[in-house]
Formats: sequence, C-alpha cells, structure tokens
Amino acid sequence: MGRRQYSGKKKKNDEFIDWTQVPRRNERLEKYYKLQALVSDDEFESLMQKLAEPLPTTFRISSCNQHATQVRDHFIKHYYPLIENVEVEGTKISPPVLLPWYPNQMAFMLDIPKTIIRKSPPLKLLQQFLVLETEAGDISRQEAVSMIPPLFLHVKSHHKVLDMCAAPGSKTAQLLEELHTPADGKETFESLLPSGIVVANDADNKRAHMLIHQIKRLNSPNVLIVNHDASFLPHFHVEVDGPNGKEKSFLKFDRILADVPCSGDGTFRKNISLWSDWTLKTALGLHSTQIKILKRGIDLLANSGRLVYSTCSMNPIENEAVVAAVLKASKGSVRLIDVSDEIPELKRSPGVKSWTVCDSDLNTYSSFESVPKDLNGKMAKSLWPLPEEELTQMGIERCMRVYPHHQNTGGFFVAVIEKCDNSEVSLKKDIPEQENSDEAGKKAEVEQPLLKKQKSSKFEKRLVSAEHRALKAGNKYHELDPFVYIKENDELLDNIYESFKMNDNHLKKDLFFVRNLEGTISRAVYVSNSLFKNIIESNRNRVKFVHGGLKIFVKQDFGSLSKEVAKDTNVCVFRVQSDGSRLASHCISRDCVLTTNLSDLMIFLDHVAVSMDNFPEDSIFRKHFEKLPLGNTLLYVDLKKEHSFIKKDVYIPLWKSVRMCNVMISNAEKRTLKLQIEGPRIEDQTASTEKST
Ligand SMILES: C[S@@+](CC[C@H](N)C(=O)[O-])C[C@H]1O[C@@H](n2cnc3c(N)ncnc32)[C@H](O)[C@@H]1O
Repeated sequence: MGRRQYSGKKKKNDEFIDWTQVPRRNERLEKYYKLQALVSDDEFESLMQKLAEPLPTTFRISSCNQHATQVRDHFIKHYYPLIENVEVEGTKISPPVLLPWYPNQMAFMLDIPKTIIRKSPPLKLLQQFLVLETEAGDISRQEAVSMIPPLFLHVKSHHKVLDMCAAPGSKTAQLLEELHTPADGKETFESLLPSGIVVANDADNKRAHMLIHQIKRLNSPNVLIVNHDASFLPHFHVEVDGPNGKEKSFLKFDRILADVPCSGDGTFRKNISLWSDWTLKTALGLHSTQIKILKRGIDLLANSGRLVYSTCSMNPIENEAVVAAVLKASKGSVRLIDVSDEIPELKRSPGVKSWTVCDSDLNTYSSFESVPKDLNGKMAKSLWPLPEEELTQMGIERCMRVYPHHQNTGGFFVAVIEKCDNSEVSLKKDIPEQENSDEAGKKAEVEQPLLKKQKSSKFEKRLVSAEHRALKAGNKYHELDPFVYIKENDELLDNIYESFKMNDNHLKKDLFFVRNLEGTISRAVYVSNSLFKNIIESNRNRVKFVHGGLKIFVKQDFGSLSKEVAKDTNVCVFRVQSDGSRLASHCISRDCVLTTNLSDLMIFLDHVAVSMDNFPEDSIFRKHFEKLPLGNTLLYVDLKKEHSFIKKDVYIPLWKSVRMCNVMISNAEKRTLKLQIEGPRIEDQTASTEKST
C-alpha cells in the first residue's frame, strides 16, 4: 500500500525505532502463507528469504521524451564506470543492471544500500543524477513490480484512461508518458497535446494532492486529477455529436487501472514496519472494497476496453477471490485475457485455484457455511474459492503472480480483463457490506445514488435525474478553484495570441482556461485538449476536480520593465511558463524564438540576470540583444549540435526588461540542464565532501 518506511531511525508512536534492527520474521505471516501452499516448500524458503532482504533501487526512463535513449545511453556510458570502481568498506558495489523484461531496455536496477550511497562521492553523483533527472521528468524512480500493470494496458495517444486508485502516482505517470509517446519517436504538436486523456482518482484528499507533484514534472495538458471513492466513482458525462445535434452521453474508458488498496504484504522489503504490524485482518477487511472497486471499473469500461486489476499483495483473498467474484457476477460480460505472450521475459506464476480461508486469528474454515455465527457478516462468501471447474472455465490461471524470489523484486498480482459487451455487472447479495477498514474509503465523498441510477433502463432519464441532483446540490466542491474556460474575444487572450503571432487554427482559443469563478485572466492561463474541456464542462458539481491541464502562460512581474514602459511599447505582460515551453514552441511564431548556442546558454545558466555586458563581443546573443523586443521571447538551443553530454533541443522562456534579461526557469531546472550538458563531475563531489567533513 502507500505506506513507506525507510531503513534508519524513524518515529513510530512517538518513539524512535531503528528499522535496521527490526527482526525480519513474522510467525503468523509464515503460518498463513504455509497454509496457502501457493508455492513448493523449497520455493517458500527462497520467497521468505528474499522478502527479508532490502529492496534494490529501480528506475525507468520516461518514454515520451525524444531524448529518452540519450538519457539511457548517457547513464550507461558515464555512470556505470563510476559505480563499477567503487569499493565501500572492502566490498565491491554491484554494477547496475537493465531489467530484462522492461520494453526497449529502459529500466534499471541498482542493488546498493542507501547507507552506502551516502558514504561514497561517486555514488553521491549517482544520487544527484537520480534526483535531478526525476525532477526533470526524464526518469521515474519506481519499484520494479509497480511498472508491470501499466505495461499490460498498452496505452495509445487517443485512449481515454482511468487510474482508479492513483496516489502517489508512479503508475499514473507511466500511463501518461505512454499517452504522449510519439509513434515514431519524434515529438510533434500532436504528441504533446494528444486527443486522449488520463483521469487519475484517489479517495484520499491529501493523497490526491500528492499526485499533483508526481505528474507536474511531465508537463502534460492531458491529465485530470479527481477525488472520489472509486467504488462509487460517478459516471462522467460528455457531450457528443448525435443525429439531432449535440447530445449527452456517458464517457466509457478504453483503459482502466484498478491498483486497489491492499494489505501490501508484497512490500515487506521496503515497508519494514509490516514485519511487526502484519495481521490478516487488513486483507479480510479490504476484500469487499476491492470487489466494489473492480466492479465499478468494469461499469466504466468501454466495449473491448482493457482493465488491469492489481495489488501489491500475495494473498489470494485480495486477488483471485476478488477477480473470481466479479467475473462470476459479470455473467460473461468480461473475460480474463491470456497475456502469456506479452512481456515474456517477466518471470511469473499462474493464478491459483485453491486457498485456505482463515479468520483474523488464523482459524481455518473449509466453507462459508462452517463459519460460526459470531463471525457471520464479517466473512463474505466470496472469500472461498469457487469450485475448481468454475475457476478453470474462467481461466483464473491467466492471472499473474510475481514473487520476490522470481527476479529480486517485491510481490505483486496482476489480472488483465477485457469487456466483451455493455451489460452491467450486478453483484450478488452474498457479498455482504463489510466494515471498510480502509480509512481513505471511509472519508471519501460517495456518489451512491448515482450507482443505483445505473440500474435504470432509460438512459436519458438517468442523465436528467443526475443533472437535477447536481443542480440542487449547488457548487459542492467550492473549496477547490473551479476550472473555467476563457470566453471568446477575451481581450487579454487576444493580446497573447497577437503578441506570439499564434494561429487559432493550430491551437484553438477555446481550449484555454483559468482557475477562478469569473473566467477572467489574472495570473495564469492553462491549456487542455477538447475532451478534457468536454469532461469539465459536462460534470460541474458532479465530479470533484482537483487539478489538471498545463500552465502555459503566466503574468510576468515587472522589474526594470515598468508598467508604464510596457504600456507605452505595447508589450504583452504574459510570458510562456517553462512547463508549457515545449508545447508553446509548436504554436508560437518563429519570430518569437531566438536561436542561440551553448556558450550563450551557459552564461544564462550561471547568472540570475544578465545584461549585454555579460556576453562576449562576438556572441550570438549580444548581436541580437538590441533588436530583441521587450518582454517574452523563447530561447532555443540545439544541444544536438553542441558539445553536450545529452543531445536534445532546449526551449527556455526569456524575459527582457529595459536593462536586463532573465531566463525564466527555476534554479533546480538550471542545475539539471547543467548536469545534462556537463555530465557528472567527480571533483565537485570530492570537493564538497571534503568541505563538509
Ligand atoms: C496501492 S495504492 C495505489 C498506488 C498507485 N497506483 C501508484 O502506483 O502510485 C492505493 C491507493 O488507493 C487509495 N484508496 C483507498 N481506498 C480507495 C477507494 N475506495 N477509492 C479510491 N482510492 C482509494 C489510497 O489512498 C491509495 O492511495
């Protein structure tokens, strides 16, 4: 689950616990899993042994950047040798390895304990690479098994994708990168603003906000974060073209990820506190929530759409039992897909057909009927395996179990489901409402009436009644800034378009929005695609939108370019925001782009603000400085033609005031760019370590 405990001293119940000293044994866990007989006795020993070892660091290269292979090759060429030669306290460090199953050799595993990284200057350089490149959106640090579920969704740029339980968002980022990955590797306007969307949901408000940071680094206009209990996630309305003009419809998703809350017993290697905290109660409590979330996912899935159900638990009652219960209730409207030919290098075991059901004290019960009265209602019938023939018919062995000893990872479960037709799943009454042990689920605002609404046969009637309720409810989500699209002929937007000589045919003016009720431009202007807009405008008061779109223009504070000068010279007071500079580069006129070279760029990166005197007589920038208009220009440098470690092209917003010029990027962005240009410099690290000691 979402909890994370690092090795070292951390506070628990107001006391400091040294997690390195926590015994990596839990007798109840061993007893429970021995009872399950999921693997042979020998394998069980290897599994438990691996579970007690620290988890290696893994990361993957973001597929959507056109310099993705550059980053990978750069890492191999310049960081492998650094690591290869490191010895800490007489022990040689294991070199990084590529994850053999991850497509296009784009993911790495580093088996280096964190305590060792801190002790060695070359390894600190590695850490610097990981931190800065993560912030830049070039790589994502993600547990290896967590990379698996999105791979089975095969997201394309036009897909409508839903991530039902998304926080903290490493899989959302992966899905979003897929949406933006150009088919031929070349970035285009369409790859930066594709027609699809990723809707990322989490029931926990704080965790939904955590998603913002995770996805912001990817600079995508195509992601929308919402905050609902996934079991009652409202149907999203959309306006579509019908025979008699515009009509309302329900949005169905082409791809859904249901990475549900679980007991997390596949994460012992990183959640050290689980060794003392694990009980079966969590899994028993989550079983019915998991069923409800999966059922809701299937309701929202398009015909022929794919849904991946996943958990970081090895427990059959959170896995096969959930999948089997929903498949049975679906009466053939969905099926488990055989994905044995997909990602063939990934070692995995098939889904199981038998398991032993226990109560939280690990008493075993052969059947639902044998449960004593006092436990009735606490233990759902769906916890028990269905008859073997039924499970065989469902193809339950098509589910995938990844165990820690398979390839030195955490434990994980994945089932890939396809919708065969549009019939809706009706849950059997024998799945009782259980106490939901998940705090997030409890806190979530639920849309239960909407779920009942699904069962009515008259589609139009259902929509009208939902709208009626929404109207009556007023602005339910007033605590969040609304998303309001800028009206036609807005003077400030017209001014931005004129100033950057933008063409309405290319990027439509009606795709820009602001985050205030009045819909007027004050500080920031965001952009989205038309599907995003359709969802926002068709679901006001129905869906709790938290964040989304891409900030592309911002109002510039004045320095030496005073308001008066701006007014006299008719300077547009808005500039491109660095997050949106790549998309802007495809939309604004080339007249507003200044092409320069690496030596000029380095001067900008080394200064907070520059004047003409900072540049040598013969520099490109100095030649253009006088002619450069006041206000915003986009600086362009093609690092592919320069002496730079990473070869990519760079667009940076530049603001010219009366005397000075500034590049409008953060210090962290400057540091990352310098690292990409100059590569790792061991002497810097040695110097800084010496200074600190
Ligand atoms: C296993 S974690 C998801 C991890 C995430 N997919 C990732 O890869 O980063 C489960 C998430 O589900 C959320 N959650 C718990 N109950 C939920 C519910 N009923 N509806 C939606 N989200 C829920 C939790 O807040 C938690 O963030």
